[in-house]
Parts: sequence; structure tokens; C-alpha cells
Amino acid sequence: MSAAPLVSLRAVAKRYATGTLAVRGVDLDIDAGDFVALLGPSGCGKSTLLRMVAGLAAPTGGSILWPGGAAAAKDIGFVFQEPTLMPWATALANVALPLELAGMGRAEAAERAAAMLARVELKGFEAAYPRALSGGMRMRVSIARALVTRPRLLMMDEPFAALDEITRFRLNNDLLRLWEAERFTVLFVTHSVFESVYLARRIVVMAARPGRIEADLPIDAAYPRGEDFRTSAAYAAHCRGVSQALGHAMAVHAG
Ligand SMILES: Nc1ncnc2c1ncn2[C@@H]1O[C@H](COP(=O)(O)OP(=O)(O)OP(=O)(O)O)[C@@H](O)[C@H]1O
Repeated sequence: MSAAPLVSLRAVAKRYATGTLAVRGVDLDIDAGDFVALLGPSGCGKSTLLRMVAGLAAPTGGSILWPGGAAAAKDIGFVFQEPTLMPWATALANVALPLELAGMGRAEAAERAAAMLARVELKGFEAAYPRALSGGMRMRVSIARALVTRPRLLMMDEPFAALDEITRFRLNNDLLRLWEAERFTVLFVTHSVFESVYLARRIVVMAARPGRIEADLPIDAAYPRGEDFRTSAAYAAHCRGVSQALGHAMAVHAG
């Protein structure tokens, strides 16, 4: 499809000041518009990798290249496991903030933020404060805030791990719907085989100590994906394959 990837990692390594070698020798190309899941055991360097791509931490080896130009490196939205909303501000003000920080006037920022809240099913909750919202709703606000600037790359670090399963499934579906409509690029960190297979077009399995890529698996099921896919034989087969790769990644370390 696209000739050049959105971002290319070449022999990327990160050693923390403590001496921990968090990741080593990571080569990874992420295509524009792709949905890539990073899956691996605790401590394999998923968050470290995400933070380096986001420019929040610097690699101590190798390089991270943005073939489309340096501007792409800043064109990023980030969603963490904790929604990290401003508690004293309404849902609308939380979502409008990135636009105001970028210099947009208040009225236009509010209008765009309201439209974005509607797209994550929160129409009518513009004036609500975070404490009045459920965990799933707070996460929707966080996703709206990350997407309101229409970033090319959306990075998500275990965004739904703290939510109950029904809420998680619903947010999985909403995220896919948004992605299909706009085709921003997604880099999604998760511990869950089931979630990664449901969402991603490609699953990068990592192993620990030092963190590295162990397998790179395409999930070639068509979109839109919904309950039919979640209960299909193809889904179960993909989950088995990814589970095996993850088991292998963990055994490599144990052995
Ligand atoms: N700021 C830091 N200083 C020192 N060591 C760190 C720091 N951040 C992470 N590490 C170490 O680097 C390794 C990789 O951590 P990282 O958080 O990237 O893994 P992860 O795969 O995201 O883990 P989890 O799934 O548990 O969130 C771990 O051994 C961790 O202890």
C-alpha cells in the first residue's frame, strides 16, 4: 500500500541509568494506517518502546526514523491506562485543552471538543466532571482528548486493562469504529492475546531480558470485526497461534 513506513526503528536499544537493558536490537517498521499490537510479558519493554517512539524517552542505541518528515514525530496522541484527566475541569474542557494549547480559539476548540465527545458516545456529558463519570466513560474522554487534534499516530498503553470485560469489549468496538472511519495509525500495548487478536492487523510479540521482538504475526481477518469475529473459528485459531508465540517468547527467557 504505502511505500514508506510512518516510523522505522533500527537496532533500537534502551539502557536505563540503573543499568537495566530494557530493549535491544529492535527493528520495526510501522505503516501509516496500520493497527499494530505490542504483546508480551511484564517487563519486556513494551512501555519503554512506546515512550521512545513518542519522544518521551531517548534510545541509548540505534535510531527512530520518520520517513515522512520530522513533523510526524510530533503528530501523536497518547492514551494511558489511567485516563489522567484534570479533575477540576469538565469533560469538554479536558478534550478542548490540546486544541487550546495548540493556539486554537476557545469557541472553535469547544465546538470541536463537543463533536469529538459525540464520536465517543458522550453526547450530553460535556459539562460532567471526571468524578461523575464511570471508568469506561473517563476512558472515552481520554480517547477523545487524544484524537481531537487528529493525530497521525495513536499510541495506547494498556488503555483498557483496568476496565471490566463488558466495558472493555464495548471500547474495543468503539476504537475499531473510529479507526476504520479515519485510519490513523495505532500502536497498542496489551497483555491480552484475545484483545490483540480482536483489534490488530499485526501483532508484534516481545520477549524479556532484554526486551526484543520474538514474532511478528499478521491477523488477516477482514474488518469490520464484531461479535461474529469474536466467536468465530478463525478468531480462536488466531488466538491459539498468538498464544503459542507468546508461550515461546516466555520459554526462551525461562530457558
Ligand atoms: N525509568 C526506569 N528506570 C529504570 N528501569 C526501568 C525504567 N522503566 C522501566 N524500567 C525497566 O525496564 C524493563 C522494561 O520495562 P517496561 O515498563 O518497558 O516493560 P513493559 O513490557 O511495559 O512491562 P509491563 O507490561 O509490566 O508494563 C523492566 O525491567 C523495567 O524494570
